[in-house]
Amino acid sequence: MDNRIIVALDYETEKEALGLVDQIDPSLCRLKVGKEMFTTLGTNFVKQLHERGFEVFLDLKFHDIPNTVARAVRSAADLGVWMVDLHASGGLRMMEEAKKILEPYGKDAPLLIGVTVLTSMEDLDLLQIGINASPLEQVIRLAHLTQRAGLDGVVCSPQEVDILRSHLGKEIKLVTPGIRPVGSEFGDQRRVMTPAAAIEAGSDYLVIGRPITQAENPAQVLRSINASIANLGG
Ligand SMILES: O=c1ccn([C@@H]2O[C@H](COP(=O)(O)O)[C@@H](O)[C@H]2O)c(=O)[nH]1
Repeated sequence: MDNRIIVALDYETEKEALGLVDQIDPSLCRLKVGKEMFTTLGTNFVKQLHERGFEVFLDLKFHDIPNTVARAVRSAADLGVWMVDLHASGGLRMMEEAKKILEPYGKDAPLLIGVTVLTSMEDLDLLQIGINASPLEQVIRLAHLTQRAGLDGVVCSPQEVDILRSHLGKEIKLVTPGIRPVGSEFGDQRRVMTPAAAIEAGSDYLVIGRPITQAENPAQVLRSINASIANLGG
């Protein structure tokens, strides 16, 4: 079964989140726990998802001094998550320390991923924080830095996947939010693509939240997105 979808469990309550989780099978998707649910429910929620057999992406986007980020990444490894991320804009030393602290975990270490430019951002957002580069230029810069630090992959928009592959090669994991099936509302997302186009471009993992979680029948939407990408990509 296809397991390239990561469902972003951005719900207010545990009851709502488990309402979806208990209708689906771990062979259908992985799950992402982000700032909202982790702040409300903490590590116990992640443990409940593990008990149900799901692999979890802990999406807390760490960004702090190197020592603090590295220790937070170690806590994520101790929790047994499959993937964890940090903001690449925290810099090379921060990313290197985070990678180094995972060495004792060997093959059990979570995938460590650097967030480049949030998929909600466009040129003006970057300009307003003093960055005179396009999102694409900034993504390329931060993705190179992430690779130099030895991380496993980057979070980027599916619109940047094609060019990042040519810069960074086949091994780097490209994790793409900003996924919108045809007809879905964009909401706050700006740099978006459909699931099929993202897979065709070369995304390894599609992070999908509201198009699934806010649907009338989330489990059915998840199945139909899986079907739409089943025979695509490598
Ligand atoms: O650049 C980024 C990094 C992370 N996200 C997260 O992905 C999901 C997307 O949810 P949708 O409802 O499909 O928009 C959400 O949890 C974000 O925190 C991102 O969107 N962009």
